[in-house]
Parts: sequence; structure tokens; C-alpha cells
Amino acid sequence: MIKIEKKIAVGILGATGSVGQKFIQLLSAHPWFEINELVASDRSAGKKYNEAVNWVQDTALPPAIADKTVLDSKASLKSRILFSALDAGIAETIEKQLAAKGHIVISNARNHRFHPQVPLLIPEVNPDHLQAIFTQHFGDGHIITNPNCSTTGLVLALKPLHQRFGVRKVQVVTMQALSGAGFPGVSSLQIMDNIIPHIKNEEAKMETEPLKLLGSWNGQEFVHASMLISASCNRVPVIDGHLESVSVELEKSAGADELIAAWEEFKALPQSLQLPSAPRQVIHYFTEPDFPQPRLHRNLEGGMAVSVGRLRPCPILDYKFHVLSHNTIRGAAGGAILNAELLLAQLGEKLGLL
Ligand SMILES: NC(=O)C1=CN([C@@H]2O[C@H](COP(=O)(O)OP(=O)(O)OC[C@H]3O[C@@H](n4cnc5c(N)ncnc54)[C@H](OP(=O)(O)O)[C@@H]3O)[C@@H](O)[C@H]2O)C=CC1
Ligand SMILES: N[C@@H](CC(=O)OP(=O)(O)O)C(=O)O
Repeated sequence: MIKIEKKIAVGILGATGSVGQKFIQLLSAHPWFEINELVASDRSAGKKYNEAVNWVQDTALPPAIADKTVLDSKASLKSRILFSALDAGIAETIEKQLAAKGHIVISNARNHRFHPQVPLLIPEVNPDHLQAIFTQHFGDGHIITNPNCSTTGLVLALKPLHQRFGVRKVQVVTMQALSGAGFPGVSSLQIMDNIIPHIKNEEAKMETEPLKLLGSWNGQEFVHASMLISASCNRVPVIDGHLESVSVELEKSAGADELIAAWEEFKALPQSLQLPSAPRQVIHYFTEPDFPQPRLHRNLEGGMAVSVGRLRPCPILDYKFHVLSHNTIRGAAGGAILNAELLLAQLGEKLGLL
């Protein structure tokens, strides 16, 4: 584990939103980072954070944060590392402007995920893609993104299978939590006693983002994996935790016990580097016939572990199973914090952050 002598000051863009609040909750007790600056829109700028925010987290707003004055994105920010939870409608321009000023923007927003020099990163899946930042031309700064929240759980479950057996085809049906739609998000009259079989643009993201994540960086460009994915996305009345029903076709034939072993033995760079947010066991495989469930398993290892269960033969493809992950922790703020930890551990000295 790297030793941090003095905590590194960071800023949060979109600090008043639903993901921004999750950043505050997770960073408030972080061993390496200290929240220095909070940025939101003109509606919030100039107010104390507790006056600007509708705090909906299940832990109290830390007093030191409550009292901070919210800044707007044009303010001159001192923190080199900025976590972005900006609304995607404005993230593209603001993130580029801040990178041009020398900031390292670690973003949740979808805008730069397919930029040819921007890593779309899950530290357990494609840590080597981080090197792409040295080919970026955003001025003195950099942009790093994390995937869509449903993609994150899916790809973490696919990675151990892909590296041992090769994954050729994937069919996935999601049951996505309400917090994925932000706050206030979907209205209660729409979702009570109901399931909404549509989430705008979600299926296209799930069918493309895994190809970049499971592909390679050759020093100049990203080479995408060549698997075929079909996704169907649904919003369900669950607060946190995206559950997905997945079928896969493999390149090499393998027994069910070999797939379970691939998940249970899966360890990657964040575990060997002992990054503070890395789960000890990345994938928890459950043998109970009715697991994993959002309410029971979304908070495993601080919401950073992924739960898999119900592995069985698929009459159309080879196998089917369920995967569950916490959408606003592993799929959003926690995933971005793990990206920043990897950046610091791998490139902190080179970037002058340590
Ligand atoms: N919710 C989730 O599970 C996931 C969300 N994401 C992505 O993360 C981002 C944030 O999502 P979420 O928290 O749900 O969104 P919210 O709508 O809850 O929050 C948006 C934030 O952006 C700020 N903002 C809006 N316009 C501006 C502006 N012009 N300048 C500066 N700040 C501005 C808002 O500030 P103000 O309060 O002042 O209006 C607010 O802090 C989105 O891009 C989303 O797609 C990614 C993965 C999962
Ligand atoms: N679309 C996701 C949340 C989200 O904001 O995704 P993205 O970061 O890809 O825009 C959900 O509804 O659960």
C-alpha cells in the first residue's frame, strides 16, 4: 500500500446532486483525500452547502462540509483532482475547460467515455488503460471516466469469465434502482406498483461500453473487444442496487464449477495494491437459490463488491446467472474514487500529486 504523508485536497463538481452527495459521504472518511472545494450551478453558488443541498443520504451531513460555500465552475479552483458528478447536459464543456486549466477530472458523466484518448476505467478490469492519459490534449490536465452503473456490475462479472474462457455473446436484462435516475428522478405515481420497461439510452450504453472496457490499449488507441451484447433495461421500485439477469455464450467450454472458481478466485491490481476502496473479495458467489437480492447484498464490502448467484445452464446460450451491484457506490461515486486511488498509486509521482 502506498503511504500518503498528507491528505490530498480534492474538489467535487456537481456536489449538490445525488452522486455528488455520495462523493461527500464516501470522501468524508477517506484516508487519502480531503474535500476542499464544492462546485455546483449558479443556482447554488455563493450559498453555504447546507442551504444549497437537499441532503438525502442516510448519514448526517458532516458539519465541516455543511458550512462550506458552494463555488461555480468558473471559479479558480485550487484542487488538482476534481471528482465530477455534473449533469451530463453541461459536463462536456465544463470538464474540458477544467482539464485545460490543469485539473485531473475523474468523471461519472457519460460525455467523454468514448473519447479516443480517455480511459473508461474499472481498476479491476482494465487498469492499463490509464496510460492513455499521456496521449491526451486537454491542456495540462486530464480526464478519466467511469462506466454507466449497469455496465459496471455486468463487466465485473464478465471479466473473470472472459479472461479464462472468452465471452462471445451476452444477453442481459436489468432491474435498475430508482437512485440511478437521480433526485427527484422518477415520480412516485409512476413507479409505485409498477415497472417501467425503458431507460433512455441505457441499452445502447450497455451494448457498447463493455467492448471498450474489455478491449485493450495498444499505446495509441483503444482496440475494442469483439463480443456481441443485447441489453433490455427496466426501472424497478428499489432504492439502490441494480440486479441483472445475464446469459453468456463462451468461446471455450467449461463446467459450472470452473465458472464459479473464476469468480471466486478473481483478484486484480486494486487488491494487490490494497487500495483503500478496493473490496477484499471482488465477486461474492452465493449458492442460495434466491440470492443475490438488492436489499440484502448491495452494501457488501462498503458497496464496492459485486454479488453473483443462480448460475445454471442456458438452453439458448451456455450459462445464465444474476449479478447485483450498488449503482451509486460501485457504479458511480465509489467507482470514481477507486479510479483516483489507482491513479495516485500508479502515476501519483509522475503527475506530481505525491
Ligand atoms: N445516479 C446514478 O446512479 C448515476 C449517475 N451518473 C452520472 O453522474 C452525473 C450526476 O448524476 P446525478 O447526481 O444523478 O444528477 P443530479 O441532477 O442529481 O445532479 C447534477 C449536479 O450538477 C450540477 N449542475 C447542473 N448544472 C450545472 C452547471 N451549469 N454548472 C455547474 N454545476 C451544474 C447540479 O447543481 P445544482 O444543484 O446547483 O443544480 C448538481 O450538483 C450525471 O452525469 C449522471 O448521468 C453516473 C452513474 C450513475
Ligand atoms: N442511467 C443510469 C444512471 C446514469 O446516470 O447513467 P450514465 O452515467 O450512463 O448516464 C440509471 O438510470 O440507472
